[in-house]
Amino acid sequence: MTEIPLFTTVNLLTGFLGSGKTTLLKRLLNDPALADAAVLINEFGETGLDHHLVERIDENMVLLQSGCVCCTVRGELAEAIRDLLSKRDRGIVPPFKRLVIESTGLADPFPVLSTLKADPVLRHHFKAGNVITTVDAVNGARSLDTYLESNRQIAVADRLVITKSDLVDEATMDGLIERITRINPDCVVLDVHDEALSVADLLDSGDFVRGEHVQSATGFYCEDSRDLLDSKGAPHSAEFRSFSITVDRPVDWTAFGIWLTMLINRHGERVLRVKGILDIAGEDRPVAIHGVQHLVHTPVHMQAWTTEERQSRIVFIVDGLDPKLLRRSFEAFALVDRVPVQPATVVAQRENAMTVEH
Ligand SMILES: Nc1nc2c(ncn2[C@@H]2O[C@H](COP(=O)(O)OP(=O)(O)OP(=O)(O)O)[C@@H](O)[C@H]2O)c(=O)[nH]1
Repeated sequence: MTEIPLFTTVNLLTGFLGSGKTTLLKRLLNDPALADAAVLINEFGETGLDHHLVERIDENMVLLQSGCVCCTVRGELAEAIRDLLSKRDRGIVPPFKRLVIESTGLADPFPVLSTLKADPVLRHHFKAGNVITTVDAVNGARSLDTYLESNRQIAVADRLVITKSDLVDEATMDGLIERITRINPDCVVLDVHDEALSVADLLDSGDFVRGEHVQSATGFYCEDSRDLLDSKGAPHSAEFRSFSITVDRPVDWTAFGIWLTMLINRHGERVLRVKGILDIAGEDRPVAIHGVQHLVHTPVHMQAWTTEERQSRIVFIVDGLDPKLLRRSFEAFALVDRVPVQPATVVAQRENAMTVEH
């Protein structure tokens, strides 16, 4: 029988939109060291896709969606963890020894960590493990220039994982590492493509001491960075909006590809994130697509449909771009295959205004 430790370690996995959190999480969950971890994924917007993208759906996987965990769903975060705890105590979920929380790419990590510390039940059952922050080598510098959240995610990191190093040159990497270490001189910076990178590198606290940034056994707080970044009550730094489109017939791949490329070329700076699971005409398996600012990633075939309905779902997170315009262009272009445009084929469109005050 698995022995449950006195304190369950909590790891926060954070990082700006599209920086590779879910990709890293998927890799971690494939490691036997994390076979007994529970996972809580927070997504921004009504349509959650990450739990499908991880391709592990079980009782220890919880999805918190429709708001950002650092502001609108802080209470729900504590409640969801208490619920997991109670289910573990009653043997309803497998006896997890670790909890990994993947925050939205827009989350300010400070309120998330302090929520865990402030809750009397959680404080007595969980202890802080490493905060792992992903930084995208392609878009990282721009995100740091533009979004306070990105700076704060780096400030709080114990382990900083640079992703997409395969897409940039050495000088870009060096520049990014320099910026990161200026914000957080004590964090350990790792390259996700370093072959020697192990789960232990990310999860073990090791014996490094982070100046005043040391975490106590039950502490989740980093006072110095909090002061440094003037965190108190700061709202998200821009008007983020999330909305989704669901399409109930197969999507024409060529038309969609042209539409997405045109969108990203024209509005990449304001389309912070596009992600979707598509039912492509002529394909049996779902195809995952990802755009992050100006970067469109190679589409990936997923293993299989996890839902009965083979609907395409695309989630957008935009900054100052009118969702109506984007939708109109999607309907006019991406749905044009051999069939005339039928506005009714877009069966669901949800929108979430995301200017949220803490
Ligand atoms: N080339 C390359 N692509 C990567 C790497 N890491 C992630 N990606 C791609 O980047 C895209 C976004 O990755 P995700 O893991 O979904 O990013 P995320 O941070 O979870 O995204 P959000 O939850 O929406 O904020 C996907 O297409 C990934 O395949 C990397 O190291 N190299």
